[in-house]
Amino acid sequence: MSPTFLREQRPRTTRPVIAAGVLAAVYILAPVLALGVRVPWPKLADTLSAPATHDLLRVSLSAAALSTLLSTLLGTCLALWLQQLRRVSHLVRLVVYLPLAMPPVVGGLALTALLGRRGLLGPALEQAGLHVSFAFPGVVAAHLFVTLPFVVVAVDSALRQLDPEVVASARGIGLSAGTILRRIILPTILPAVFTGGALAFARSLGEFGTTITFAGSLPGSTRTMPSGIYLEREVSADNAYALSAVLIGIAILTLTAAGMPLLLRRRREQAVRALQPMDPNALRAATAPLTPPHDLSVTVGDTTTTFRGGRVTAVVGPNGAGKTTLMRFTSGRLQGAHTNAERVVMLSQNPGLPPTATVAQALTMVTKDARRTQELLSAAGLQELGHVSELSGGQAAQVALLRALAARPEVLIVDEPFAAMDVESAARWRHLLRISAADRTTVIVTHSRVDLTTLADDIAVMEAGEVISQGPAERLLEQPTTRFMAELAGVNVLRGSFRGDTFAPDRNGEHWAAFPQTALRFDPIGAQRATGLTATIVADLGSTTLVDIDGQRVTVGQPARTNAPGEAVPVALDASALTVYTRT
Ligand SMILES: Nc1ncnc2c1ncn2[C@@H]1O[C@H](COP(=O)(O)OP(=O)(O)OP(=O)(O)O)[C@@H](O)[C@H]1O
Repeated sequence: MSPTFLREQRPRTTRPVIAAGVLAAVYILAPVLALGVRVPWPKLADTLSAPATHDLLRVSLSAAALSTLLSTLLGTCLALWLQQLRRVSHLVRLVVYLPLAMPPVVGGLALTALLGRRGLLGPALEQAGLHVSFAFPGVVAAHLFVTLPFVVVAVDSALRQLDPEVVASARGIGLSAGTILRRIILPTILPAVFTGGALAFARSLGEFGTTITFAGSLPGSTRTMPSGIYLEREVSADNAYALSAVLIGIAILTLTAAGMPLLLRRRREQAVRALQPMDPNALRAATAPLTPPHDLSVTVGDTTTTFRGGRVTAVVGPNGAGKTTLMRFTSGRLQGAHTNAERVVMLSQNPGLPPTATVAQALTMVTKDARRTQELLSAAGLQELGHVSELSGGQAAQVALLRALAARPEVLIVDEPFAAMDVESAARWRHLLRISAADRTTVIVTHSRVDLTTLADDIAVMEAGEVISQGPAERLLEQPTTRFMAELAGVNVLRGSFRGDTFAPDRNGEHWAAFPQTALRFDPIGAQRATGLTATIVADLGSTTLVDIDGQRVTVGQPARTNAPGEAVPVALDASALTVYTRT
């Protein structure tokens, strides 16, 4: 398929909602248009060239420019700081929004109380030679006070939309706080910073109440366009309308300029990009850690779990067993655990790639070397991939795994890394992790039997937040120690109870018996009498047969022969092959 522009289907809404929305837009536009009708357009040039207008424009534009610069810088920092706060952040947000809710005149009085000549800090400022109230700095101070919330609201909401995993994974692969800020966070929130800045500038141009209360209206130094317009109303309504038109014109220009990057943004052509073959040996060499592997111990509370160095440990367990949580403790993402490892890289189920970067840029953040990035991409067969935002789920999973490996981790923790990959890609990456197992300590959270049989050296089984059983994969697959493990290993599991020494299937029994498919066989009448078991044929699976015993599905390790579904047949269960668990 050739490159194309892909368009998302827009969400549709109901007609009453659209009608109300149009009414709201008209309500904003109508007064502006009405003002346009009243403006004496032929006199506009005279008004613009008048020295008094120049003074008003100079004070307004310079105060707006200075306060916008300060509020954009300080507001962005404040929004970034808010992300670090926990519960207190709600309180700080309330404080930040206060100027929006405060009557402007009260804002002016508050500034007077703080920075006025007889205010709390005023005398100290005067002594330092800084005249704030009733001087130009007072105009900037008033504008800063009212415009800060606009920047904070815009940047804060953009930051809250940033996927936390993007930052967590960047930290996990060893990027410093400064690099994460410069290379990942700022590019992502830049449009919001522009929007916040533009809103602040526009609001600053229109600011009146706080400024006149705190800085007064001294011609040429503190008289801004809005106070000039207000005073001009008393003298000449035409002049007031003309000045208003100028002010609105500047505001429209500002907001248009802020929206330009979005309007002019080039849409990226998207195309189907094929993956190339992987060179696993080259990739192994390029991602091998610089130090030999060692055992990894993690202590949470009074429980210590150890993962063998140079081995792959598969962590398994039912949903909610605490696998991801243990991995987050181990990688240091959750506080409160002690581990002996330093270069731990954890890749969660979410790829967490920086959304504004290309695949090569995302990788170079780790390698810090464009040439090495290209080598890694070629060895992984991912060199055709373009921008992160265009990746499919499986491609993103592969790039994320490559990025995690590019950090040459001593300990690699991966949470279901192949879940989004196609069978062939998963096999390639599984092979890579297998051949590089001796280089590092690898821990993989998985629900896949293929991972257990082809990748894992060890298996750790988790239940209710704890590792309840751990050992070599081969042994645990042959002799599962829990019912969950038995089911995962593909071993038959039957619930039942004991009659004397004999296990009898029973849906309400207090035991579970696990046994290989070969331990259950279709049997002649004589043996059936001995075991007393009857199975109902459910489905012929080719070399095996799915049957129902006392309402429980199990597999017989033989073909169904001529028996039709629904037919009851005698079966024999080899008692010596049973592993019995008490019900949990
Ligand atoms: N050690 C623990 N202490 C406190 N809470 C825990 C602990 N382990 C797990 N939990 C709680 O259990 C929830 C589920 O845990 P977790 O996401 O780690 O399960 P999981 O085994 O990874 O599940 P899944 O297979 O569905 O991904 C967590 O959100 C957490 O609240």
